[in-house]
This record gives sequence, structure tokens and C-alpha cells, in this order.
Amino acid sequence: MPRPASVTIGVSLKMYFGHHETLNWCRRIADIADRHPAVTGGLAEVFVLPSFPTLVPAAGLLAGTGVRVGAQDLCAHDAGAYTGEVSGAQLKEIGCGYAEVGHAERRRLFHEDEAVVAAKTAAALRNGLTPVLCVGEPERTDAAQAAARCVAEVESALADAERAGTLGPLVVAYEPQWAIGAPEPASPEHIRAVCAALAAWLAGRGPLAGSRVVYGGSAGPGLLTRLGPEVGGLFLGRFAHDPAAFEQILDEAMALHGTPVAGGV
Ligand SMILES: O=C(CO)COP(=O)(O)O
Repeated sequence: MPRPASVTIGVSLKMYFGHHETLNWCRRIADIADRHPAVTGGLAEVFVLPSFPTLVPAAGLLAGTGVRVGAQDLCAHDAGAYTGEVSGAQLKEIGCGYAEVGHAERRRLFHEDEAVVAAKTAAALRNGLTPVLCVGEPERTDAAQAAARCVAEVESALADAERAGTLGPLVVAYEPQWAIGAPEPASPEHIRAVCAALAAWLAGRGPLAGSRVVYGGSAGPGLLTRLGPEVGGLFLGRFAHDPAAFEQILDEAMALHGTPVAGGV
């Protein structure tokens, strides 16, 4: 499999930072993205998912840097009496490019089942947002079993959008639940095998052309260059909190294309 022309590097800040801390982090990321050849040269497509209140100022701070913003969640409905919810239409209006759906924490802590994940995936797509659809096996298992489960999760998540005729490219984030918040990511062999199965499944479906499969779950510096072309990038959590680590991952994105950054990897 040839290596794609670019990798996707996403960061979810979850609810780790305060408001001002998030904006300071965005300023640092904007500075890095502005000058880093992986971003300026189009080798890395970067998105960040801060919490809702920071989306508007974060989009302002990152404007013109090539880094897109997105939300960590969205409502399955576009408007109406849904107290506390934020719609895909609103997210689009304020400049979001992405909406995360189906993260393990939302499935586990907020009881989002397959039906909710499918409805939210459809809401993202019909509002012109790229879903960052998280899938992953709960317990350690072999790669074949993990892949079968993940493919089934993607298929189920896309059912509503398929019925509505609004399928479009998405980012599938393969996040084994047991590797989230852990000291170490899954092994490169396991990641490659599961991502290959997901990429093969996506490749056979026309409306999904342009979709990416990325890996998340304790991903950080040193992982990307140990993965193969089946893995379209990384979905980062804690190990992007330090902007220097984020920059190192961009250096690694350059190295993947045989263009190491001076002083980098
Ligand atoms: O869940 C994740 C990204 O959404 C991964 O988080 P960690 O990298 O902190 O384990």
C-alpha cells in the first residue's frame, strides 16, 4: 500500500484544561503550525477538538494556520427543545470542520449506544462536518477479533447517514478502549492490522472515498514512524498537552515522507 500524501493529526483536549489554559495551548500550537513544514507543506492535516466554550476563540487563534477546529460531541438534532445540547448546524456556523462521535468515554460514561452514535454521525455529515468516529474493542484481544468488531461498529455508525443518503468522507479513529489513558499505546503490529482492515472496508465504498483511519490511545512521540501506510495518522490525547511533543510528532510526519526536519528526528 503506498503512503498517502499526508497524514492526519488530531488532538482532543477532552476536559483536561481550563478555558485560558486551552487558549494558551492553542496559541502555542498556532505558532508551531505557522512555521512547521509538515503543516505549511501540506504533509500533515491537523485538527484540534477543544471543549465547546473555547471553540470560537480557538478558531480565531488558529485561523490561517491550516489547523482546523472541531467539537468533541454534537446533538443528534439540528434545532429545537434540546436543553444543554449543541447542534451540528451551530458548530458549522462557528467554523468547525469536525465533530467527534462515539468516543469510548461518551459510550461508557454517558451511555451513548449504537443508535445514538449513528444518529450523531448522520447529524455531523448532514451539516457538512467530518465525523471523527471512534471505534475500538473494550478488552485486549487478537487483531482479527478487534478488526471485526471495529468494522461492525463503523457499519452501524453509518447506517442512518446511509439511509438519508448523506454519506461522506470521515475520520475513523481506531482507539482500543484498553489503550485509552494507559501508559503505552497498542503494539504497532496490532494497530496496523486493525487499521488495515478498516481501511480496506472503507476503500470499497464510493461515498466514503477520502476517509482516513487514524490511531488513538496513548499515542505520542515515537509512534507514527513505527506504523505503516495503513495508518493514516494519530488521534492524540494526553501526549499532545506539551506543545513540544506535538511539534515532535509533526517532525515525525515529515520523516515519514523522507524529509526529516533539521534538528528533528
Ligand atoms: O482518547 C483519546 C483521544 O481521544 C486518547 O487519549 P490518551 O492519548 O490520553 O490515552
